[in-house]
Amino acid sequence: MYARSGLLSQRSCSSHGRECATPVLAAQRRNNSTATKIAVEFDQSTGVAVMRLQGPPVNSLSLDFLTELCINVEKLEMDKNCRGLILTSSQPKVFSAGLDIMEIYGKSPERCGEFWRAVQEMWLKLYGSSMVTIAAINGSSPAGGCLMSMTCDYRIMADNPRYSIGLNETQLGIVAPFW
Ligand SMILES: CC/C=C\CC(=O)SCCNC(=O)CCNC(=O)[C@H](O)C(C)(C)COP(=O)(O)OP(=O)(O)OC[C@H]1O[C@@H](n2cnc3c(N)ncnc32)[C@H](O)[C@@H]1OP(=O)(O)O
Repeated sequence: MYARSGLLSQRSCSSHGRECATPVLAAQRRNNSTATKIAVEFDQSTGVAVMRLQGPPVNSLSLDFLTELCINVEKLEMDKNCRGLILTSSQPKVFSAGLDIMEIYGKSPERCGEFWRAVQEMWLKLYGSSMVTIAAINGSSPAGGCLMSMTCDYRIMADNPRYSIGLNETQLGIVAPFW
């Protein structure tokens, strides 16, 4: 959700605290959460917006997450007063865990296609943005998280040896499809 000023959305974790039978079920329930995953704070006086990723537990990039992110970038892009965008995380210790594995696990080719298009749209939107984009990487940022930060103009990462970043997806047997 995006508006011109103020912290626009507060999230609540819908899945934590519930009994979940299996990790897959837990992840699916998390993924179906309708809570807002992106919060945008726009400071009119500086022309800089801060976009906080708040998809618990690790800001994995689901279709919903990517769609919401793209809509918010698009809205800021259309606001001529917005010149800069800082992308950061509200989750402790993690910037983004990369693509949500559950989006490509056991899904139909059509659904996978839709998902990969959303991935592509995300990085094209950030890479092609006319705003100055900065990733403030305040936690680990593997694979798709690294990709997302690489498409920003600048990256600043918290100096903590526990935080890792890099393109590890081939170790999982994931190869990006042809665009
Ligand atoms: C062009 C192609 C580009 C990209 C391809 C990809 O992005 S593939 C995805 C690659 N991602 C990874 O390999 C990340 C794996 N995750 C981690 O390394 C750690 O989870 C992380 C991010 C360092 C956080 O560690 P932490 O100890 O804080 O959390 P934990 O590992 O216990 O994870 C908490 C729950 O989140 C689930 N989870 C983690 N990553 C993902 C993911 N990518 N997709 C979906 N779910 C993810 C994890 O299973 C835990 O779930 P739970 O039900 O609580 O057990």
